[in-house]
Formats: sequence, C-alpha cells, structure tokens
Amino acid sequence: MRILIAGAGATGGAFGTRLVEAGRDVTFLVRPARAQRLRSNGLRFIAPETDRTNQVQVLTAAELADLDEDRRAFDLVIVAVKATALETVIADVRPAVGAQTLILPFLNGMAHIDRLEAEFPGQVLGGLVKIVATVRDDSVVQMTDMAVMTIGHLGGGEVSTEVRTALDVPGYRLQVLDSIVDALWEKWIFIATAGVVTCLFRAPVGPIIAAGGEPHVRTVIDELEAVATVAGHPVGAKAHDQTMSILTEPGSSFTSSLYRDVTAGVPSEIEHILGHLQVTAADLGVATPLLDLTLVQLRAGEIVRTS
Ligand SMILES: NC(=O)C1=CN([C@@H]2O[C@H](COP(=O)(O)OP(=O)(O)OC[C@H]3O[C@@H](n4cnc5c(N)ncnc54)[C@H](OP(=O)(O)O)[C@@H]3O)[C@@H](O)[C@H]2O)C=CC1
Ligand SMILES: CC(C)(CO)C(=O)C(=O)O
Repeated sequence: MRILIAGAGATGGAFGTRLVEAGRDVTFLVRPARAQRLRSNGLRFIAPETDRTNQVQVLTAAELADLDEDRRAFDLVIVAVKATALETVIADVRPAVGAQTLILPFLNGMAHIDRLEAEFPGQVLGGLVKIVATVRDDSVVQMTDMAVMTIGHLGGGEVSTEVRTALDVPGYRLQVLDSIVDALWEKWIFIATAGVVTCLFRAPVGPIIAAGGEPHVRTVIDELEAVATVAGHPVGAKAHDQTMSILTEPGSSFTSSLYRDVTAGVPSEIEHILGHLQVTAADLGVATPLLDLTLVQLRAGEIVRTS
C-alpha cells in the first residue's frame, strides 16, 4: 500500500516515522524548503524513549504533479496539516487521488470532513490522533508516551483489512471504531473546551484553578457538551470525567494547542475549531455565551496580529 502523508510536522512526522520504521511505503508531501532539509538531513524524531533520524521519501506538490500517471496515484493519503493549510493541501494532493484512493485526515475539529467529502466524495475516512507533539528545530518531538491513532468509516461501514494492516505498526496504538463520528465529536468538544478555558483565561490550567477559575471551567464544559448532546453525539461519561480532571487539576501545566499557537502569535485553528462550533451551536439553537466571548477576544487578537 502506497501511503502519502501531507505534512511532516508534529502528527505527520510522528506517526509517519513509525510507519517508515515498520517498512511501510511512505512518502511525505512537503513544501520545497522542508523537502530540501529532509533530503539533506533526514527526519529526526525525538520521543521519551528515543532520538533517531530516518531517511524518508519526499515529494513537493510540483514533483507529485510531474510524476508519470502510474507513480502518481497513492492508495492512502493522510492529511496531517493544520486547518489553515487545508485548502492548499486539497489542491496539492489531487494528482495523488485516484478512484480507489482513501483520504485519512488527522485534523482536530470537524469542518474539514465535509470539505474533504465535497472534494473526494465517498473516499474520506474519519481519523483522529491522540498525541502531544510539536516541531522543534526541524525535529519532530513527541512529548509524552501517549500515541493513539483512531480511524473509522464515516458511513459506519468496515475499514478494509489492507488499511488496518498498513496502519497497525509498533510505536502507537491503532484503534478502529464503528462510531468514528461520535469519537470525532468527543475530541472536538474536548479540544474546544480546552481552547476556550485556556484562551479565555490566558493561562495553563494550574494558574486558572489557583485564581479561582474552577466554577467557570465547569460552566464551559457544560456549555460545550450541551452542543454535542443536542447534535445527537453526547460526550460519554468517561470522556466527560477525563475532561473534568484534565481541566481542573491544581498545579497542572496543561495548555491547549490553540492557546500555544495564539500566545506564540502564529496562525491557529480558531475558526476551524471554535468558529465552526459556534455556527453549529447556533444552527442547533444552543446558546454558547462563553464560547462567543472567547471568539470575540481571539478574533480581536487576530485583527491586531495580522494588521
Ligand atoms: N500536535 C499535536 O500534538 C496534535 C495535533 N493535532 C491536530 O493535527 C493537525 C495537524 O497538526 P500538527 O501536526 O500539530 O501541525 P504542525 O504545524 O506540527 O505540522 C503541520 C505541517 O504541515 C506543513 N505544511 C503546511 N502547509 C503545507 C502544505 N501546503 N503542504 C505540505 N505541508 C504543509 C508544515 O510544514 P512546513 O511549515 O515546514 O512547510 C508543518 O510542518 C491539526 O489539526 C492539529 O490540531 C491533533 C492531535 C495532537
Ligand atoms: C490535547 C491534545 C494534545 C491531545 O491529542 C491535542 O489534540 C491538541 O492539543 O491539539
């Protein structure tokens, strides 16, 4: 199975490394500057138990488009970029998508699913990854031992044995679900809740709790979980308890990736994760006052950042 991974960043680089090391036929689709560095230096992967570098196959969008037709089509295209790069990547991967190609996005949120389905109808799998990773000095750094890839058929059908076998490799846990849409909602609500809490109160969880924020954190959790309930994808008791414990733990240094991007002043997934949830809640008739407030604050910050 030929696998193309769009993005050799935190998620693409971490899961991609494990696939490469298991001998899978993996090519990374990256932008020209990164392609040059990957070709010269390889892909360095640092995780709690390891620091190693692999030589990897790399293509840029222009090189992909120039390949002969029989080399161009891939069996599986993993989309591992931030939402801000989604439109470019949709155009870039198109030459790699044949009639049988499947697309597996790793993005947080849900808006990209409809977008990808509109472009590649019937060819999109549901996917999410649980990992805490980043890119530091061009190296992919996995910060904790947690590494889980969850996939499923969006229409409730079976994921093929070929795809399961290709993705089931050492170094992370592969989970194949019948109810991937529920899982996507669960993750979306968690990421959005963590985003609202940390961005609204502008701090990691520990200082927020120390400042007396716990009742407000609970209100955010209730507010956003209510959207999932009305949408018909209620957050399960286990996920709710996990959210509660992560976001109310005294002394915790936990932050959301949204908070890290916003405070670093780099483009972030504000609209993809929070903006889309606001629109979805409004369509469902669910009031989201704290989400609305957070979005005003974040959008105002974006106006300042980009002006
Ligand atoms: N990081 C994490 O721990 C987790 C992230 N997620 C989600 O996964 C998704 C991906 O995030 P993450 O992996 O962290 O993001 P990163 O920013 O670490 O990686 C994305 C990579 O995409 C590359 N890129 C940007 N545009 C293009 C393009 N047009 N073609 C090819 N590559 C491109 C960038 O490379 P360059 O700039 O070098 O060209 C960058 O390295 C997000 O939706 C995120 O919310 C989910 C769970 C955990
Ligand atoms: C919370 C976490 C690290 C879990 O995977 C995540 O997805 C994110 O911050 O984007």
